[in-house]
Amino acid sequence: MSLSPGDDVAGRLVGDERPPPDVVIETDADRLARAVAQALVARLAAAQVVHGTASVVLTGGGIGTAVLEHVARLAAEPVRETVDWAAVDVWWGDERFVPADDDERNEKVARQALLDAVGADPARVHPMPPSDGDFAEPEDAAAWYADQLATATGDDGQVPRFDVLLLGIGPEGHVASIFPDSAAVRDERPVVAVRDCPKPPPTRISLGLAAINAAEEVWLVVSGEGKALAVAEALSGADPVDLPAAGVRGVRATRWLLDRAAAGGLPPR
Ligand SMILES: O=C(O)[C@H](O)[C@@H](O)[C@H](O)[C@H](O)COP(=O)(O)O
Repeated sequence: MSLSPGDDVAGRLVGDERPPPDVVIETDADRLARAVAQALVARLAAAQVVHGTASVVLTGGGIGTAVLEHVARLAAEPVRETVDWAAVDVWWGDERFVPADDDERNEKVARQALLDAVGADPARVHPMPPSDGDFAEPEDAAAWYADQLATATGDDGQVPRFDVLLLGIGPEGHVASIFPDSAAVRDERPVVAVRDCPKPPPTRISLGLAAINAAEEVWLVVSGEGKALAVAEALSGADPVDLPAAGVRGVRATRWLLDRAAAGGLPPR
């Protein structure tokens, strides 16, 4: 049997022929968030049919939170494609290293927007540590989270199956807490500590690009004209060191999910 790049052998793609990014454009931010929520529910439900469980990696930020709020609304509609949220593993792409009850915590925002409403299994919700928890230093917290990921993998991998990994991007092209020309963008470890982050709060924990790119599907959800240049540069082959969003590529899919304003720098379709 001859194999060619992109063939699926025992669940792993031969070579590193990953599908190119695809782009979906919605008219405005609210339609985008709703469309992403509907797609996310469908994708997680499908993963549960195949695997019995599903896994999602959440992001912080405005549009990422708006997606979660729409997912919660969908979950409240009785006749919908349902996700068994007690069988969904929830991870984070990044987190602010602040006290657990700080409003800046992505975990706190996600619990308020979605997780508390859908009955997620606490044993399957995996927050990154806060600054007032077991670890005084973000480097120790990052190492612990990497161990959590490795333990959940069940084989010799570094991260478990991520069915969908959600990302926002910044105007300069950051994803998670990985900023241009930073130590994090060059760090090959699965989880890194970030100090002096240009986006406050300054101290964070983040998946590294290697862990992000281990996801089955990576969805970059982007709204607003302030991101249009970063989107255009990322999709036209920028150097990931200069623009980390350009270095994002899921194993089976990379989806750029944009509103018209964020797509404003792309060539006409
Ligand atoms: O913790 C964070 O701040 C986020 O993970 C960050 O990566 C965010 O997704 C982008 O900065 C986009 O944020 P907005 O959608 O609010 O612009």
